[in-house]
Parts: sequence; C-alpha cells; structure tokens
Amino acid sequence: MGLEGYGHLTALQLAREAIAGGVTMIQLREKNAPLRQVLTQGVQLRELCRELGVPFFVNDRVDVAILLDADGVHVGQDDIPGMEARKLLGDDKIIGISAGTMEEAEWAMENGADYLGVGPIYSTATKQDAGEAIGTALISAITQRWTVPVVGIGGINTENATVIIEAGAHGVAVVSAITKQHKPLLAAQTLARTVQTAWLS
Ligand SMILES: Cc1ncc(COP(=O)(O)OP(=O)(O)O)c(N)n1
Ligand SMILES: Cc1ncsc1CCOP(=O)(O)O
Ligand SMILES: [Mg+2]
Repeated sequence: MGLEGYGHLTALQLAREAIAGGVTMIQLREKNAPLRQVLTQGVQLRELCRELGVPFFVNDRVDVAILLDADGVHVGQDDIPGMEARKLLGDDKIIGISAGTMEEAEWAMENGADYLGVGPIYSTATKQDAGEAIGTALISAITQRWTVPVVGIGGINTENATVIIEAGAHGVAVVSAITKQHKPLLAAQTLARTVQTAWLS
C-alpha cells in the first residue's frame, strides 16, 4: 500500500481495516511521496503493524527499511540485489524478491530470497510497467523446484485467489482488491477466507 488517502480512509486507517479483515502482512509501497513523509508515516504504519502483530515490509528501499526498522524489504529484478540488501539488513530481516520468469526466480534464489513474489499473474492497473500477465504456470514450476514461500501478485481478487493457491502458492499479495474497495475490511475478510478455504482443500 501507498501513503495516499483511500476514499474516506487514511493509509493508516486502511491498514487497520485490512489487518482486522485478516491481512497477514503489510508492505509500504510508495513510489512518489517525499522521503520525509514516507519516513514520518512509515513509523506510524510500523507501529500499527507492531500493535496488531503483523509483519511490516518496505518495498524497493533498503535504506527506508533500515530507518523504519521494518521486518523486511521487498525488491524486484531492477532494485538492489538481494545479496546486497542482505549485507545492509543483516540476517534477522526478511528479503522478498520478485520473479516473472524461471530465470528471474533462479536469480532471486541465488540472491538469497526468503520468499518470492511471482507475477503479474493477471493484468493489473496498479503497476504500469508490470508487463504481460503470466498466469499460474510459473507458480507451479517454482513451488515444485523450491520450498521457499511463494505469493502470487497482480490482478488477484476474491474471484481468482483460489486458483493461485491451487497452483501451489502459499499466499496472495493484493493492492486494489482491498484498497480500491468501498468496504476494505469486508474485502480483506472475504479474500482471507477464500485463501484459508483453498489451503484446506
Ligand atoms: C509481494 C510482492 N511481490 C512483487 C512485488 C513487485 O516488486 P517489483 O517487481 O520491484 O515492482 P514494484 O512493486 O517495486 O513496482 C511487490 N512489490 N511485492
Ligand atoms: C506490485 C505489483 N507487482 C506485480 S503486479 C503488481 C501490482 C499488484 O496490484 P493489484 O493487486 O492491484 O493488481
Ligand atoms: Mg521494486
């Protein structure tokens, strides 16, 4: 999630609703706001996550993750390599890396990924440079080869989350399926229940 307002909710309020609905991880993904604002609001978001017992991640920026004492960082193929992030973060923090192909997954694993964010599974309006949707085949291929946790990302919602889990993913990462909904708590709850049901089947 970014730091902009979400309808009648602030980012902080939205995060609280999402967690109340069953979200198990929050990622601060802010591409545009001034760094000072990111740090100020990031502290509030981190405190909320600590209060509610949910891991707090920072997207892209290892420096921001360190300053905010985040639980981890998520880096893509064009961001700081996982190996370099590890040198800065130490062994106690979690490093997630994106992959959209098997080659990218191999590189991510060589770079010490603690989990993989695989996508875009479906088309998405949230990330302009996400590229073509890849479907679920890569999730299956990755989870057959490695035991590292995998989350699918990109165009995932309540309607299609089940097939992501059926393909082998351990979870789903979403933006619009919660942030763009009129009732984010309800949206998170429905999504979390869908994923939990898929785990059991
Ligand atoms: C959980 C998760 N998976 C993938 C991404 C995408 O990261 P990246 O490819 O670096 O793209 P940006 O999010 O930085 O635009 C992610 N953020 N989280
Ligand atoms: C950050 C990111 N990385 C791959 S797709 C994507 C956007 C996910 O947003 P949405 O859940 O709204 O499709
Ligand atoms: Mg990135």
